[in-house]
Amino acid sequence: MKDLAHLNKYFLKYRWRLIPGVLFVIISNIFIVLPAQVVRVALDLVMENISVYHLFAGFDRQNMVYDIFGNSLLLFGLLILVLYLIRGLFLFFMRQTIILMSRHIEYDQKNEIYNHYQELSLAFYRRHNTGDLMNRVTEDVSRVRMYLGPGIMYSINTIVLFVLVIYAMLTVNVRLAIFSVAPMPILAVIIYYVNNIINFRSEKIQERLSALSSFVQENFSGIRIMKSYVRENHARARFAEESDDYKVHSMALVKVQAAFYPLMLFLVGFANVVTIYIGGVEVMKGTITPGNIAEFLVYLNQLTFPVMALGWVTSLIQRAAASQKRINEFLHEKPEIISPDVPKRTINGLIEFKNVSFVYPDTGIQALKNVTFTANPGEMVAIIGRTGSGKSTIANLLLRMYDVTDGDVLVDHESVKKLNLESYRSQIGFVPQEVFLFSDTIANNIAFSADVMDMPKVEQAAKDAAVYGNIIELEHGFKTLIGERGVTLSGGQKQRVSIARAIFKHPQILIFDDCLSAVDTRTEEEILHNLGSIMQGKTNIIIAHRISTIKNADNILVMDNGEIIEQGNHQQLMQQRGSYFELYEKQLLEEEEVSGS
Ligand SMILES: Nc1ncnc2c1ncn2[C@@H]1O[C@H](COP(=O)(O)OP(=O)(O)OP(=O)(O)O)[C@@H](O)[C@H]1O
Repeated sequence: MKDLAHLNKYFLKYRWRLIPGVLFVIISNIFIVLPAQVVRVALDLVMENISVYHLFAGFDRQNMVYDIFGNSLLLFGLLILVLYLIRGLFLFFMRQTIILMSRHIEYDQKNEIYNHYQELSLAFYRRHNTGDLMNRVTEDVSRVRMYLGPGIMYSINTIVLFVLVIYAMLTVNVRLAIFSVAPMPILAVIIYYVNNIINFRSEKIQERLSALSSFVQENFSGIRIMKSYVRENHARARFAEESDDYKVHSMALVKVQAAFYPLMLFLVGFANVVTIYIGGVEVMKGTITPGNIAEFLVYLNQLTFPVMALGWVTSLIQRAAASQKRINEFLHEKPEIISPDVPKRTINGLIEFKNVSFVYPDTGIQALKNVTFTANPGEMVAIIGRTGSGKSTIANLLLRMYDVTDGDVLVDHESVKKLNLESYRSQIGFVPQEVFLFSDTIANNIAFSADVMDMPKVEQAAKDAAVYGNIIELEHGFKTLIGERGVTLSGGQKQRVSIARAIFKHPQILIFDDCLSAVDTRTEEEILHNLGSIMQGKTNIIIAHRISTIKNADNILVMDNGEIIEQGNHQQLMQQRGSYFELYEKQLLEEEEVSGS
């Protein structure tokens, strides 16, 4: 429960909603007790007047008594109506303050979590799956909201009503009060347990539903594979199986719900019968009036919902506490990469890796061993090597997605740890290995780093990335919407849009992580040629698998198993006749085979 203490700061922030809210709850409850007392007076009056009416049997006065009696009853009726209207008004105010406060806090908390997410490093995102991250910001926050709004509102309501009603009952007749209220705790406990069963089963249904939808989603995304491997029947059978599972769980929930309401009605009815019976006995003893029985029945029926709410609220608070615990886990997670509080500055792009070793924190894989190299502004440094040899890791460390385990990464002779991270990253253009484009227009994807759209700049970036021609051929040109995975574009086109996005920034350092793999050699040459003029005086890091991509680089690092095994320009490396030379020969042979066939 202590996890919910995290929310106290919000109560403080919204105290001017909470305090009036509590007052409105109290006032609205007073208007529950008052009508019950009016009912008692009215009923007692009825009893008295009936006797008076019979007393005047056969006299003219009887009609007069009848009229007075009728009018006063009408007045009582109107009074009750007015009292309930006032109660309704305060109920409205109560919801307008407390429920509104819960919505404000929900909004604040969502932003708090999202902002914190933004600060967390890549390692954190590796440790947690996207679904988990999303659930905490949506589902868990909603559950906490239920505590902040209905949870608090109904708790206060129940407490206030109980105090008022029980006090009113006790002043009338202690014995009747005890017997009337006795079934209430049983009702609360039953509701609590049944509610837990309902929650448990609902969660199971939710799980089945998300399993079903991810199954469908995956099947539709992979529909090409599905059809080409002729697995439709198999998928159909799996879908039926998943659906059946969902149905079975849903039915289990319906069963509990079906039994729940009759049981509630039975208990409430039972409490009414007890009140009438005990009340009747007391009337015969002369300790109370028949009006008191009516008054008690009104109290009892007004208590029913709050008592039911008590059981419901208890399980609601438990769920909120569990959700807040999950949220707190993330909120207490410290960002591993923290920017020092230093002013922003423009970098020149002199990169130095000094004896850098790196072990990935989660897997314990040593990705780099003692890597040392320099990239000067105006140079193109290429990195080549087998898969898994540590090339992308160099890019990750350069972007300070992770901090080195040993050694240091320097930019302009200063450790990257000492640079203002936001300013530093904003001067790097990075094209990742796996293209990711947002579900937005092509123009917005290219201008992703800018706050204001600059169309001529977008077009120029597209030209430099050799994708302009492809874009203007599309019906909506730069306004073409692309899906999360850029469905309307080919693999090579997507890569080039991703390159344009990096070029658009006019970065001081440009990192290409194997992003020319889906582009033909002629286009590749065009892009590299364009880079020559765009990146003049700036630093290029190009990770590639094809020697043709990098043979003009000023410095080529050949990586193997996390180490730089050879280093130099194309001529130097060819003369060494080592791994690079072997790779070159192999690729040349492959090319000849392809062109010969
Ligand atoms: N985020 C990560 N967490 C843990 N281990 C990782 C992570 N990324 C890479 N590795 C591991 O680090 C090693 C180096 O990976 P890296 O991605 O740097 O290789 P690469 O040379 O870029 O490979 P490729 O050419 O296939 O992209 C590999 O063994 C890989 O399994």
